[in-house]
Amino acid sequence: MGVEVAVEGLTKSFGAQNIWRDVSLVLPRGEVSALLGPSGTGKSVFLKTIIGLLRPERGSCVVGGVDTASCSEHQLYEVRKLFGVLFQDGALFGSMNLFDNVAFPLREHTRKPESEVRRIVLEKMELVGLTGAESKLPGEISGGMRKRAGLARALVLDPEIILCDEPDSGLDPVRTAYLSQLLIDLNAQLDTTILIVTHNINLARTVPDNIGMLFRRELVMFGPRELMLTSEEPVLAQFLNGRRLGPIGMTEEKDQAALAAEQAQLRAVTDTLYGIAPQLDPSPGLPPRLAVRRRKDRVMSALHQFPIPTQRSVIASLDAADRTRYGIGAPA
Ligand SMILES: Nc1ncnc2c1ncn2[C@@H]1O[C@H](COP(=O)(O)OP(=O)(O)OP(=O)(O)O)[C@@H](O)[C@H]1O
Repeated sequence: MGVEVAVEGLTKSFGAQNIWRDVSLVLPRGEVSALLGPSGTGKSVFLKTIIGLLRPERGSCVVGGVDTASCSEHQLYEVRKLFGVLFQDGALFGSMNLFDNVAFPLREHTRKPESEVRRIVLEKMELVGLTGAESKLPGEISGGMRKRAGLARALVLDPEIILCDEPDSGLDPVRTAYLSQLLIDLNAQLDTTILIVTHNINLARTVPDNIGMLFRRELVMFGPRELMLTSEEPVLAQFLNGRRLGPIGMTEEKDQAALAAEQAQLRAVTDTLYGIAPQLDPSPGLPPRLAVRRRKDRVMSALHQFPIPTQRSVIASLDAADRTRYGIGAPA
């Protein structure tokens, strides 16, 4: 059963450089969330702040009753055991084979006998589809396999929360699709809270239950996928649709004149991606994701607060059983 992460008013700077300010969001337990944002907006800094590797100037991040923004080093050591982290490059030790890489946290943090270490490592490697590759060195395998090995290592201490920093970086579209499916399958099997940092539009549209967006030192929005995928918020709409038109520029921020000219053009653009894309289901044979029902109940109880087009899209996406459950009549 995953654990909730409650972030409130978080602000982080390095010297005079403010990275982001006043970030508040809740990663609901057992749900998959994604944090999007252009390069350099501080997504990796955000992950590191959640686990207390970096300390913010203001705000709190409560995980299992502990505030990782202000707790003691000892408390931090304990609360970090709740986390499994997949770093951007997999962060594997080049001189160790995959078995030893995956076993590393178990040998470092537990006193399990080697037979138990072996059992757990083989189980996690099977979970990520790496059975048979135990003796390979990181330099001998593909980028996709390295990511999966990093994921297996993130799983060995049975984390309640998995943080994935750009799990798709350097992967081709097919491997990214496999990885997206793997994250959904892991969530179905483990009911773990997952936060994914990504630039990948496809992954963002089909994997997470909740989506957040960092831009210009602020969290633009964070909410359930139905709300975010139908949002007219310009930054979010530009990013999720991969458009050049919008506030996000090639370098940093566009000037106002360029922005106004593009907004005029934008009205003429037909947006084929707009709307609630179907979310990935677990692979056949796996249990359903427990988070789906919990989240749908939450979305339906907050439905009246959403913009009308979002409400319509949500209702249109309900099946007959959902309509009965939430007391909504058959479609006209
Ligand atoms: N330890 C540090 N000391 C000083 N500045 C840092 C440190 N870590 C990150 N930064 C700065 O914080 C900013 C945000 O970096 P971060 O890596 O979090 O961005 P990002 O959104 O993850 O980018 P990308 O998508 O390209 O990986 C950058 O300007 C970076 O130089």
